Amino acid sequence: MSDADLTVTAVGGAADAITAHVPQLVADGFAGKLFAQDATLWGPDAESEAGKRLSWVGLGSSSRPLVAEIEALRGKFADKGLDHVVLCGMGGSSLAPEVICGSDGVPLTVLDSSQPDMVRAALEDRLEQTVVVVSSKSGSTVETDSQRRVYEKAFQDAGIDPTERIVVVTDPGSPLDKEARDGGFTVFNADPGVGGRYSALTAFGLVPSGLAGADIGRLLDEAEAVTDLLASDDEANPALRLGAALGGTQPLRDKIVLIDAGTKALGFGDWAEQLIAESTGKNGKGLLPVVVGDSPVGDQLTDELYVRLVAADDDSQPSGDAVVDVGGSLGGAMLLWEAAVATAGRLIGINPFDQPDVESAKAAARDLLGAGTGSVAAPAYTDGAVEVRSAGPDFLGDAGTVGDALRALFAQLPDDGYLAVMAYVDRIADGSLADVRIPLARKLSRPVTFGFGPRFLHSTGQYHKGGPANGVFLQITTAPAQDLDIPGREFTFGDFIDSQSGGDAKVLAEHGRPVLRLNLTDHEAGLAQLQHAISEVTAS
Ligand SMILES: O=P(O)(O)OC[C@H]1O[C@](O)(CO)[C@@H](O)[C@@H]1O
Repeated sequence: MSDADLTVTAVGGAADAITAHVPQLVADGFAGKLFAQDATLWGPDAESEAGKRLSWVGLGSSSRPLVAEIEALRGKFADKGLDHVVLCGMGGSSLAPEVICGSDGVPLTVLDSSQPDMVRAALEDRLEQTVVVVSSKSGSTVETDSQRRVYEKAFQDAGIDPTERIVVVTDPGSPLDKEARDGGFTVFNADPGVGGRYSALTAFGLVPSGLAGADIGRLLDEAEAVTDLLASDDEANPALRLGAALGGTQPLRDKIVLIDAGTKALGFGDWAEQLIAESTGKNGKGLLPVVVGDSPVGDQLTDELYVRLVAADDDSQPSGDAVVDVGGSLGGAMLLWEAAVATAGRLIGINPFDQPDVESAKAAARDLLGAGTGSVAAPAYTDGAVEVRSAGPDFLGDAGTVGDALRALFAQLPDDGYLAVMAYVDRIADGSLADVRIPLARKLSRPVTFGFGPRFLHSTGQYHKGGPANGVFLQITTAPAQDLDIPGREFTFGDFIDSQSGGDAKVLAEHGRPVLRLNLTDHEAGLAQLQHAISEVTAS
């Protein structure tokens, strides 16, 4: 497939949506205006934010000068034998490099967590050969700041000058920009006219990927090759077609987007999940992305970047009534999806460039941190190695076991609802926990999403609180094997992740949503007990 060969094929309701909406989008000159960075396309309320967030349309060419700079730095590191690249960053600052490196088969360690065991495992892995990229657009994300602090200290303790090993990517003028420059670190400034989840082709996507060895020049070639096509006011424009399918398939509320994570582009599902969920999930509207991985959908894959828009019944048995296949190069597909989500935003009637409900969970986490660890309420009861708590409507009734609690939560699931499993565990060591998604979806005959905390807070977290109020929420938290101090802070990583899960539960409860909080007091025993309870509940 050549670089410009983007394909969007659709059947069923998705094809109907394309027929219904694309002619009007063409008549409105939407694509041309989008690529001319017209901030008025999403209405007056969105105009100010959109005015600062549209430079991504031209990155295929405007990011070009970065390539040589990044490759020269990679060469410098290679001469010193530094061949292990760690990326510290959250959401839009880490999901794109993960897919760029994943699809190029290039190793990159992505540290997008505050879970103490996961942070410690990264720190203990090949420090002598390690280069750390600290990426934060705002320069104030607490996870990323904490990761930077702990790496800086680890290098110092090992007698290594941190300024020789830490590279910073941030917006010009951010608090991190100033501090890093004052401290003598290498800094790449990203294009400030691009929001986090649209930043794949800025320094946020390119610096860590290029340092790790991915072919970032080719990625930009791929994006540049499709730019004119995506900017064309033509009914064949794949961005208008995909955007119409996403934002116009009716009835929208009953639709979910299944994204396959088993394509050649490893990690693509998680990247697209953030783009869709954080962009569309607001004002009680939006599309629920479900990354299905190795499901029956995945069995049909070639190397296409695949999405299926389905009626939201049992997501493990998709009905196929509205299917969209999207094919093309990774760089081309990234630009295509960004333009398509911006198009869908116009059809749904939301601002695709803000994330108003992410901040509420951050603020609640800050309050809990300020209140100290003693602010966690006593459990409703303890069953073996699992403490059981609830938030929101009182739904536990006379439950006395983990299985009872799960059944009580599932009884809260509305007919049109979904279950979100949110696991604040080490997503590398406990990655297989995500396998609970499929039996739960089969049992409940409703969509089930699975996210590792705090990573999902920067992705589906926006949809959970800002999208349709029909989710029920299962939080899994754990006692770490060993907590970890954050240099210069009064709280530990353990305190921080507890405040993040507690803050999110509080805000979900304030939205009237039921939250079951299961805390594993002994990690291994609690995990085994939880998995056993889930198999029992889903089997019966
Ligand atoms: O790059 P930053 O500013 O650290 O933000 C990381 C992520 O946090 C959010 O701003 C909010 O969750 C995302 O949109 C963003 O990708």
